[in-house]
Amino acid sequence: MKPIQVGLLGIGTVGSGTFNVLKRNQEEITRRAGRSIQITMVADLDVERARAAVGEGVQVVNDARAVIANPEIDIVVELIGGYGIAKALVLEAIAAGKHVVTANKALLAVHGTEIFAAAQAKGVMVAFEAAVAGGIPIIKALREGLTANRIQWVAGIINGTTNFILSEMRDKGLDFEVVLKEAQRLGYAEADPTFDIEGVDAAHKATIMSAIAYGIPVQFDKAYVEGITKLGAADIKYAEQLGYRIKLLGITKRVEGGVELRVHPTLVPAKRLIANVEGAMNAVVVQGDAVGTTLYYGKGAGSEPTASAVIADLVDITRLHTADPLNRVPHLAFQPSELSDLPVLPMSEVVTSYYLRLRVADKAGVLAQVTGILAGLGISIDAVLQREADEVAGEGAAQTDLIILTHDTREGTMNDALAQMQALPTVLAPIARIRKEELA
Ligand SMILES: NC(=O)c1ccc[n+]([C@@H]2O[C@H](COP(=O)([O-])OP(=O)(O)OC[C@H]3O[C@@H](n4cnc5c(N)ncnc54)[C@H](O)[C@@H]3O)[C@@H](O)[C@H]2O)c1
Ligand SMILES: N[C@@H](CCO)C(=O)O
Ligand code: NA
Repeated sequence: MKPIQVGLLGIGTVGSGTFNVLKRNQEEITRRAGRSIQITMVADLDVERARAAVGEGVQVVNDARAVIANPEIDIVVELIGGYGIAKALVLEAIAAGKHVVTANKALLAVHGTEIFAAAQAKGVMVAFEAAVAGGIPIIKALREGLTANRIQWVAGIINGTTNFILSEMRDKGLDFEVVLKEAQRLGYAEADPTFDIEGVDAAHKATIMSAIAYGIPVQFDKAYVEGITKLGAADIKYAEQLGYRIKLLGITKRVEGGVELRVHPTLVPAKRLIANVEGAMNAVVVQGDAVGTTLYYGKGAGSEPTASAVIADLVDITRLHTADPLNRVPHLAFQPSELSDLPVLPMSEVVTSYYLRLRVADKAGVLAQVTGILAGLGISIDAVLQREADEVAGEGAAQTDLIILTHDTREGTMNDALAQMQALPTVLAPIARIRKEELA
């Protein structure tokens, strides 16, 4: 089947991430989508930079309208930002019968009603997973995964820049301005960073979530918006002493007689998971009447995390174009004809690190015997802890516990080592082995 052709409007932070990830993961994405997705045309005011970003084989222009006018383009991805030219371009793309993918929360929070109506009338999709909490699939969760629920409230850290600023100020005692500059350098901040620090960006996102949670139009003009610029360092400290953290939260709640929609610095009990979301990470808590509390966590900004959401939308739209309606949402995520024979490995081939506890005779040379076995099998030791004999309750001074943490080792090799160590006369009880994962 002919590839789905995509035109990018704007190839800055998110646009270049989208181009790179789509290229790098082309094969797997095609197996999921049922059709190859190719960026064949890019518009950016900075043509030289755009050309350098995409290399040969992609048409680069400085006029976004040339992309929209190209009859070969199936999907237009708007990654320019703002309510100005982006609005006109999105409406023109819709009018031209193109599906649209956008990361532009400002545009949707303010002009979403007009844009969605135009798309509905024209029979095209406007997809915007990247607009809220970047790479976290929160739009999908709210719109598809939680459809059984009466959503009661949604609260989230949905601006990476401000969370980064608050974390760095608290942890490193850095200056507000210094941290903001760093967030800009890392590509987290909006073109106008006052949108971040004054809470406007978070309010755009909260507005979109409130619409999806409660089935109401997007109404940014009704949102209460307060940023972090008036937050005192002393308050962060006092909050901490009282067992709280201060986070900039976007909150939307269903209450008697209406919906609350607000962004402001908020004290959150320090023991809550969301209170421990640091740096540019985002997290959204959704409370539904059936499911209870659910939490979604991940990177809410940055080039490739945001691209991850843009491309998920491209896949969704592409799947609509597959011949078989059943395969629009393939049972196993990949198209049935695209399942691979990648083997599930036997446990002996699995590689992890290990915690070992050996009850040993407390005498000279035991540690050397044990580490000698590990070294002989090429197992590298990360840490060793030998407990004082009198710490081993009730066993007297004749025995002690030897705790060993290893680096990554093949399970089969570890089994050999365990057998050899267990056979030592100085090892007095079955060895405890617990696998260890760093998970980051
Ligand atoms: N950066 C992030 O982490 C992030 C995360 C989520 C959503 N977003 C949103 O994604 C969008 C893009 O953000 P970004 O960070 O990639 O911005 P960016 O400033 O890095 O990129 C925007 C690009 O658009 C180009 N451009 C400007 N006007 C144009 C025009 N008229 N025609 C063609 N090109 C034009 C610019 O030259 C630039 O290359 C914004 O809506 C932003 O809010 C960004
Ligand atoms: N400026 C935004 C980008 C992601 O939408 C942030 O800092 O979270
Ligand atoms: Na998202």
